[in-house]
Amino acid sequence: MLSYGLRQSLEQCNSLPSLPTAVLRVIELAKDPESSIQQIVATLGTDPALSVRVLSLANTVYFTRTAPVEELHQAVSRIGVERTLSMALGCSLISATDNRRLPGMDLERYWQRSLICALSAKSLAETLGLESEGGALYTASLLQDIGMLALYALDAERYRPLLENAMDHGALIDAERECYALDHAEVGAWLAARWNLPQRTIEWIAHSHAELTSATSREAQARNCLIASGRLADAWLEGEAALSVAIASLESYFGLNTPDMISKIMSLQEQLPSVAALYEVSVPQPLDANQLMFEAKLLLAEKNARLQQDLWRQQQEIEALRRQQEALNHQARVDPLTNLYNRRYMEQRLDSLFQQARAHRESLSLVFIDLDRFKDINDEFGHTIGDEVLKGFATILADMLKGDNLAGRYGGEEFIVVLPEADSEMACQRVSDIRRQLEGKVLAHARGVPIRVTASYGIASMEGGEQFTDVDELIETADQCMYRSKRLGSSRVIAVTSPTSEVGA
Ligand SMILES: Nc1nc2c(ncn2[C@@H]2O[C@H](COP(=O)(O)OP(=O)(O)OP(=O)(O)O)[C@@H](O)[C@H]2O)c(=O)[nH]1
Repeated sequence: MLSYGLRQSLEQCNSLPSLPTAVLRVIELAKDPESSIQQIVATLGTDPALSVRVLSLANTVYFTRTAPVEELHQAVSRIGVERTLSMALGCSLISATDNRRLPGMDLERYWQRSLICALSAKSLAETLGLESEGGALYTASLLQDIGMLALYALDAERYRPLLENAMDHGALIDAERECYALDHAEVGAWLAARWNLPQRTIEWIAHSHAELTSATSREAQARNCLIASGRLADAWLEGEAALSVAIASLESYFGLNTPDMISKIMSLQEQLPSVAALYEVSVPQPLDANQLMFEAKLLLAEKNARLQQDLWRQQQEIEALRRQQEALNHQARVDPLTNLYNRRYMEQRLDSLFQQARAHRESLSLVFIDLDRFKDINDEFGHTIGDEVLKGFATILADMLKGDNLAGRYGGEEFIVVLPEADSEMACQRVSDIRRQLEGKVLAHARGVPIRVTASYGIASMEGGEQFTDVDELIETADQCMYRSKRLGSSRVIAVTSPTSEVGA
């Protein structure tokens, strides 16, 4: 929104770009559905220079399908009211700035940019099937930067350094916003409104610096044509490398691939000299199609390389996450001191193995093991030696139990072993192996004393998937067996095959 102060200053400024009375009248007539071509022709006829230009436009290769026209009436009929109006507006503004030197402002480049914008916006509109908006878009794009001329006229002293220091159009817009809290699109829209241009043209000019949108309404797409035209024109005047970047950023909005975009730009370049001649604007440095294609390919190769790199980085990240997850899973399952499974995991596994054994009528044995008089070792030699002993016993269990057998630390100096498919006899055999190993092994040395321990064992075996109704009953039974064996003295084993029956000690 223009501030009150700025609006006042603009209204009072007498050096703003202005239009001849004939053109202002043509604007009026073009907006009025009741007006006739005769009225427009009569109005144009009052401005001989303009009449000549309109005739010339009608006789360019783009409009000459039959014989050249000699009458203004024929010319306007041939090129249409919209085109006549944009011609009148463009030529009047260009000739108004013709003899003026605006230090800091490259007017030649300014008008080249405007013409490229106009041609590009119309061509992009045709690509999107917006032919009926093409003429109006041409006009709005041609005039989209008139706000720059107005700001210059209003405030040359402050505006000139902004122009001189801005590296590109985007930087100029930023500088304008910083300096005036608005940019030249808003000032341009104000000027267009003052000239009484159609509301749509005013709005398009106001939105010329907006972001491109992926919305698909006709209006959103028309605005995209105008916004994109400015970006294309800037890049066009910069050269092939910049243009290839702009093309890549615009393609998806217009459903065009790079070669299509390039051929569109090349065909615009062919039209440019005759249009520029009509407006008496010099032609910019021509673009080289091969160079443009080369730059586009280079950009694509860089993009692919970047994508490859991103992909590789993502794969690394996924791998790191996987390893992290694995480490967390390990931590969640394993007792850190002994590296055996922890109680929670053992109970989970036991539960599922128990259900499985019952369902398939298979055997399953559970062994509870408690080291004997372990507290004495802690008290005598300290916790570190106690830890050594726990680790030593864990190693024996881990070494002896392979395959489906599972060993875990149940808590403190208590361990459990799950033996799938093992009946009582097999479990007793396994336990007797463990007991022999344990008793024959020095688990730690303290102050030159070799430390050995014994353990008490309780075995509960479910044979043929029966006897125990649930896993808690099996655990409870094995635990009780272990306590009973401990009460009998050290290094004892008690095994049962049901919650009550005792088979051996
Ligand atoms: N070093 C060490 N000691 C532990 C750890 N966890 C528990 N303990 C100790 O283990 C000892 C267990 O003592 P008790 O429950 O009396 O068992 P005990 O001395 O083996 O006696 P019985 O089981 O009756 O043979 C306590 O001193 C606990 O502090 C551990 O991770 N490291």
